[in-house]
Amino acid sequence: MKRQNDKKHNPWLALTIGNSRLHWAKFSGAKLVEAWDTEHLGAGDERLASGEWKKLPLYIASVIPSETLFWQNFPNVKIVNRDQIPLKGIYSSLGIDRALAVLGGGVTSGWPILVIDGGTALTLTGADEQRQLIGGAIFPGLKLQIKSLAQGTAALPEIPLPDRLPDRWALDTKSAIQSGIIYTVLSGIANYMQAWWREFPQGQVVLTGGDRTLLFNYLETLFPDLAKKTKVDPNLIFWGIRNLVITH
Ligand SMILES: Nc1ncnc2c1ncn2[C@@H]1O[C@H](COP(=O)(O)OP(=O)(O)O)[C@@H](O)[C@H]1O
Ligand SMILES: CC(C)(COP(=O)(O)O)[C@@H](O)C(=O)NCCC(=O)O
Ligand SMILES: [K+]
Repeated sequence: MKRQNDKKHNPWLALTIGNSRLHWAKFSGAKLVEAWDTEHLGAGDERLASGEWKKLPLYIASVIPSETLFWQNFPNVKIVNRDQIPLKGIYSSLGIDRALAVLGGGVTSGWPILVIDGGTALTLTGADEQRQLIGGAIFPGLKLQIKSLAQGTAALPEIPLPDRLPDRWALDTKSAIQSGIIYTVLSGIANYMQAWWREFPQGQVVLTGGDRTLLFNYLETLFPDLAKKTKVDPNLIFWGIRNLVITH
């Protein structure tokens, strides 16, 4: 991939296409100026569709091939691929978002690094000090779990999640769904974290993705000792892209 020179403070854009929405960032050289999210479909981001932004280099990392095709038509687009990621042991179907988030977490927080991405899917992805992929796990994200219960049953409504940890023992349907999803997800995440720190006592753990704040709030209440060692960073994928784009 053609790198640009950091010192020039050249403006450029990054777009990561997730399964729920689009995530955008505007950089000036190595500096992230602004990050925002937009919905799928339509013309995408209005700022890009008109004016001088259209001419900026736009680096795209997508987990949805059909959406990549749409954005490819923009004038100065560069698609980020798995084979550009400086990590060892990447498997051929690994999500580009996971690879970039681990790279971005490692270069900003240090290695070994475990990234927990609370996105459409909830993913865990680890890499060691040699930047070798350790592996990870994929399961349905918080919203997807709620949706799947509502879609697959007659009586269960699609409910919102509370900002803070709810009671474990619920006495109404809404609270029962909240409890079931939150307590099982958090126990699962805690179990992976404990296994991670047994293997890599000096390892980093960073939470990212749209549900990062909710997950961290729940974690703080349920597993405060684990929360103390856990960072939260919404921009891991952008740090990964920056690492590919900027010459140091
Ligand atoms: N405006 C929003 N639209 C969609 N999801 C949102 C929004 N705000 C918060 N979320 C939460 O973010 C999660 C999706 O995370 P995100 O990182 O945006 O997904 P992806 O990268 O897979 O598109 C959902 O589980 C949902 O609970
Ligand atoms: C697991 C994912 C669906 C997560 O996507 P997201 O929740 O960020 O939209 C995506 O990283 C993906 O399609 N991965 C391919 C399979 C893998 O990583 O093994
Ligand atoms: K994601």
